Amino acid sequence: MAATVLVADDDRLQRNYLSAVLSSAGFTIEACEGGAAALDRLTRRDSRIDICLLDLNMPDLDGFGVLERMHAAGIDMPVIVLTADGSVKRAVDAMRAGAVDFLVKPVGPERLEVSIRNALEMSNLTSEVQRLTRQESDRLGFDDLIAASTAIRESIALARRGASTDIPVLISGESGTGKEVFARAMHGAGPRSGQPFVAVNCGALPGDMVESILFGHEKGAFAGATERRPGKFQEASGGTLFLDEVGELPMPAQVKLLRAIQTGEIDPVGATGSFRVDIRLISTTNRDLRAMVAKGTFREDLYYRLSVFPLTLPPLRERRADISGLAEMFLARYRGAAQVRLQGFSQAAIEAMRRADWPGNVRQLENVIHRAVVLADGPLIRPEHLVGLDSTSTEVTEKAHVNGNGNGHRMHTPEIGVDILQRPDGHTRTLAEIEAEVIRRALGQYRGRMAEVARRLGIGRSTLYRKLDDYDIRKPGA
Ligand SMILES: Nc1ncnc2c1ncn2[C@@H]1O[C@H](COP(=O)(O)OP(=O)(O)OP(=O)(O)O)[C@@H](O)[C@H]1O
Repeated sequence: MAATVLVADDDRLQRNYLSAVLSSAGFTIEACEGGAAALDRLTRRDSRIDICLLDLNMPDLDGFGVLERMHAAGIDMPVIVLTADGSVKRAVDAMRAGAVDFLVKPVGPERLEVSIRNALEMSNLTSEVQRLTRQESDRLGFDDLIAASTAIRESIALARRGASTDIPVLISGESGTGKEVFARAMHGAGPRSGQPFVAVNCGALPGDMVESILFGHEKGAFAGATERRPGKFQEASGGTLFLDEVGELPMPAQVKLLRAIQTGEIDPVGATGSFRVDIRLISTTNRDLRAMVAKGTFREDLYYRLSVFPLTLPPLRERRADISGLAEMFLARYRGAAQVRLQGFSQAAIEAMRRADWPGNVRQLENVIHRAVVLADGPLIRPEHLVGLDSTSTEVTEKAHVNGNGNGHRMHTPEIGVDILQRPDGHTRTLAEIEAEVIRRALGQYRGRMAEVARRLGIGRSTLYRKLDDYDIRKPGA
């Protein structure tokens, strides 16, 4: 998706020049004649501006004034300033006021494009780091979610209302729709923000350990209980207990969970008394819990206790407007420092993603982008790098493939039919197997040119040779 640049300059010729250069570099441009108009544009609720190019000398409100007011209004966006005066003092002042770069007019097209791309890159990485940091400190909020579609915005509006209380929430939705990230955002937006968010995957609890994991145990309570252990309820005290896939809980644990919710107390295995716990409960399910209640495999009373505030997340195919934003976010997450040359997606790739059905929802999109980052061999992710989309999108892939270079020749692509992340039996490959496979492909792709292979893999040549030995990969020509 093309980034949108706001160009603010009172000089019409400059505005036209900057707009022309940036449009031909693939950006979307919005231009305005002065500082006040720029500020007005930036503070509009529907603002889609990604970066601002600001002239420092404007008669109504100068660049410093705009930067100051942006700061006061909490608008956090990369700003590059332009000035005819190249004094060091002015540059320092601009950076102090919050600009990320300083350009002296007349500025050449290349310098301009590189400056904008670097600033966007930094900003993407910074927001991804901030998002992950908030997630780590249990403060992830709704503003960290990608929400372009009406469907997801409605879910967020509902979730915000539920976030401010301790009401038990049940989030339903297909696998990978974002149930956990919603639960984290509800926790982060509520009064328990910053307190523990303790996740329990109910589908992965070993049958005989469910109770001790949830409620804890005393020393000697059973063979192997060599010391006293607090359970997840106690760990979550003061915060939120997140019961993922709650429909998978076995019946005996359902009974104990119900009791804990009803009384606000837990009985650790082997303990003589009960403990009071103060937790908020958020549960998720991708199964039809009502149908399970009807079949007698899930307790009805527990179902009503858990689902006081029900929330259903729509599948990705019903909110396609979110796809490109999510794809950009995952690109920033997985690109890393070694892939800074990877700039974005080709138009055909975006179309392929928009058409796909995404049965695995956002998680599938995340995996597809992760692989594409490994497979991409140029500045853009193209349809042929999007391994694992359904048939509708493959049609787009084929068309784009043949038309891509305009002369009908097939471009070189890695062997995309083989999923390098999975063995033929469907199990995940080990990291060593994946690394060896990536090296083999790079050797083929760069025809054994070791310096190029090492550079593309982001490692030194001696490391590459060591890995060839470790994985017993034959050097080309050896
Ligand atoms: N709206 C969103 N904005 C940003 N990231 C999202 C959004 N929705 C989902 N994600 C990301 O997609 C991935 C899958 O989401 P999540 O784990 O929350 O899904 P889930 O429904 O809990 O999956 P499962 O059913 O498999 O447990 C995660 O990396 C999550 O951060």
